This record gives sequence, C-alpha cells and structure tokens, in this order.
Amino acid sequence: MPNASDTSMTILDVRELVVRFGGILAVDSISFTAGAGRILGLIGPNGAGKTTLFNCLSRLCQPSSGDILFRGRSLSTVPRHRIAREGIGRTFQNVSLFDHLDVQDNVLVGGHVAGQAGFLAHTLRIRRVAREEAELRDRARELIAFMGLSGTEGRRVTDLPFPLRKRVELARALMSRPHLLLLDEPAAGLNHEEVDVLKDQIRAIRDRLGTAILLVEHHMNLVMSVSDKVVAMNFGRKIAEGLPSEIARDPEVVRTYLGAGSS
Ligand SMILES: Nc1ncnc2c1ncn2[C@@H]1O[C@H](COP(=O)(O)OP(=O)(O)OP(=O)(O)O)[C@@H](O)[C@H]1O
Repeated sequence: MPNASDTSMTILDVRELVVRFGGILAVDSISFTAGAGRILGLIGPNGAGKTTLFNCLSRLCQPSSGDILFRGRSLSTVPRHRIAREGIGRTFQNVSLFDHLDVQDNVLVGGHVAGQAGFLAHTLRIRRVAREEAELRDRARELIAFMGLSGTEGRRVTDLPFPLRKRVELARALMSRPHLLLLDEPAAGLNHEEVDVLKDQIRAIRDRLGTAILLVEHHMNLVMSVSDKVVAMNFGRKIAEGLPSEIARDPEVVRTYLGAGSS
C-alpha cells in the first residue's frame, strides 16, 4: 500500500502556488507533492481552483507566484509547446481530437511531439524518419489495444461514441510516454459501467506503464477508488491532503464537498 506522505520518489512538487485573476484569488498558496508512478486525485467544489491549478501544470496558465518543480526542475521557464517533451501529457474536459482523422492517425499525432526527427526531417522523409514512423505506428497499435480500441483503427473519430473518443484521447496522450499524465474530469459524460472500465484503465496506466497521474474529477467514487493520495481544495486553498480513506472522513472535506451531494 503506498504511503501518502512518502516523498522519496517525488515527481511533482507544487510550492506555494498563487494564481490571481484581477481581484480573484483562484489558487491561494497551494503546496503538495505527487509521487512518481502514483495517482493523485484533486477534488473540490465548483470554483475551488482545480482547473486553474491543472492549467498551470500544463503551462496554459501563468502563476502569480510560487513554483512547480517537475522531476526536480522548475516549469516556470518551460514554454507551453515544450510541455509534452518535458514528459507531461494531458487530456481535456471536452475531448479534443482531429475530427477529420481516423483513430490511428489521431493517436499517432501524440507521438510526433516526442519524436526526435523534427518537422524538416519529416518533410524530407529521410531513413531515420521512416524508422521512427514505424516505431510510432507500433506503439500506436499497442496503445490502441491497451485502451480496448482494437478494430477501430481506420474509423473516423467522429463516427465513434463519446466514451471511445475519450479513450482515443487517452491513447494519444500516452504516445509521448509521459512521466505524468494530467486527466481533466475523465469520467464526465460516462455511465456507471463506463466509469468502471475507466477505473481499470487508469490503474493499468499506473501499474503497467508506470505513469504518474494527476486526476481532477468530480466523480467521487472514481477518485476515491483509484487515487493513492487525494488533495482537496476549496476557495483556492488546500483544505486536506491524505489517503482516500482519510479524506473521506475529514470534517472540512465532508462539510465543504462530500456533503454537497456528489456522485
Ligand atoms: N480566466 C479567468 N479569469 C477570471 N477568473 C477566472 C478565470 N479562470 C478561473 N477564474 C476564477 O477562478 C476561480 C477558480 O476557478 P477554476 O475554474 O479553477 O475552479 P474549478 O475548481 O476548476 O471549478 P470547476 O469544478 O467548476 O471546473 C473561480 O472563481 C473562477 O471564476
């Protein structure tokens, strides 16, 4: 059983992070760590600051102060377009795929951010690129199977039901072999059976690929059953941090969130 306070293998170290939007303090001096190969659940009611924090991790949002260390290095100077190369992958709350492409090509897109050959080399079609392409295709095939999408490779993503589109997005995020995967409400729009499948897939990403996951989610059952550690937020502040069982009985969490009619 992982220990929530074990920081010996820290992959993410959020230090006194503050984000202001004009007069609004969206993130109010948040600090926490996430372990390598562990699942961290981030919960809180609407407006708690989860998305803002999440966006800082993928560099879509610039903190007002504080720092985020990823694998011991500050993200403060990493430009947004380099974040995948740094080893951070993400999915979006509203699935974001290339509608005119099929499943395989959508997944392949995720591999090109991590490719070594670069755009010019791709254009010239040199041998190294051909080899790299073949490797990427193999990996895409593996991940498509891993996400239970075998047989859909040639289908346009717009022809797939929503739960499968979400899986395509996950497979694409995994193509770059992220050390940390940011999942923004992956259970949104899924029914009970689909959430059960998602639970298994999230655990498999941790256990078989060794990827750390930061999970922002309103679906309490999902968060509590897959997370190794949970951080609870309210009004931009961290109100609790610990094992799911500790968070579930934390009085402030119960008062501000769990008692507010969650799933
Ligand atoms: N771009 C922005 N400009 C101004 N205020 C913002 C902006 N983004 C977020 N906020 C405010 O910051 C606070 C935190 O919002 P945030 O979206 O991070 O919360 P959240 O926990 O993700 O909520 P939800 O669960 O509804 O997605 C809210 O008061 C919100 O209105």
